[in-house]
Amino acid sequence: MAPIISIRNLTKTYSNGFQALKGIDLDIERGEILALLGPNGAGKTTMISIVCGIANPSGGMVTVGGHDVVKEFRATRAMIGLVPQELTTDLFETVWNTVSFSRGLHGKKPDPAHIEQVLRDLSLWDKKDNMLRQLSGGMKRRVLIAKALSHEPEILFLDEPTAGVDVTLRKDMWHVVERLRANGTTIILTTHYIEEAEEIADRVGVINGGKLLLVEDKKTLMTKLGRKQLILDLTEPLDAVPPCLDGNGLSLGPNGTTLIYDFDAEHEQSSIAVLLSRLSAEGIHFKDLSTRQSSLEDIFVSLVGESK
Ligand SMILES: Nc1ncnc2c1ncn2[C@@H]1O[C@H](COP(=O)(O)OP(=O)(O)OP(=O)(O)O)[C@@H](O)[C@H]1O
Repeated sequence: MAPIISIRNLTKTYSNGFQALKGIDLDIERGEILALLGPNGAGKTTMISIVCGIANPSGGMVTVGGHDVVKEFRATRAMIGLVPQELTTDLFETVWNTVSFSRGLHGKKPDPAHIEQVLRDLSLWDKKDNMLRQLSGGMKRRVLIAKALSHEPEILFLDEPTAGVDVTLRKDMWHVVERLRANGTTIILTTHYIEEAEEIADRVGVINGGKLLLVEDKKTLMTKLGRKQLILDLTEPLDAVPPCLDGNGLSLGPNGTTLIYDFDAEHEQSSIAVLLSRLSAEGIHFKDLSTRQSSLEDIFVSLVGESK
């Protein structure tokens, strides 16, 4: 099936001459959850703004559902719901009116049943008559999502949906995202929380300095780039890694009481068996062993570090 969003050689240079995007190529499949990770100023919001038709590209092409985001702005905008970082609507308006009004802005006929469903899904139903200023920060964030869903978009962009919210609310948001995915909505989220990408994304894209460093299936990424460590608690401390074992990803922990073996996750079985038999042949014994897998965070930090 054709991708729902197709981005080709996208560039953006702001009027002050700053090049925020330097040739992005990306296809987003229908129904997937893509997490875009990147440090502050990487270009995530710029890219989203162009796809959503809020900012103009300087070069390249973006299509949404086969329509050009510049030439066919109305068609593409109707397919997209955008959850911005901050609420900018009138705080004296009620939740119900705010969300209903958003639907109208997208040129859709009123549909109270749909608005009710959205508010119920986001646990906002009992707040429908409250003014926005009477809501907690977390509730306001839910209103942002409700507004973005008011016109039944096929694609939802979430720009740092959980920045600054507590753990409970973050988990609630993840559930909302899961429900939307089950309905076939395509979801693109930007986040600084790697835990968030690890938890809910199907694919992860890493942006830095206006370039897409990689985009990969999350599981593949973790296997390909993920490192594992085997940590052995030695019965007798060592002064140094025995020369015959040197250069094989082995290092000593503090005080020489642990032997640490770095290995790649794809070849773990064979290499651990070899190591353990060599240790035994060398008369090196251990009383305990544990493993540690590098997280998406480790992978992200090393990728962004390398690209500098
Ligand atoms: N209107 C503008 N004029 C000039 N430069 C801009 C403008 N908007 C953004 N930039 C610059 O473009 C770069 C990318 O910004 P962008 O907001 O896309 O990053 P981001 O990845 O979303 O960052 P954050 O995680 O901090 O939201 C930054 O260096 C920013 O300062």
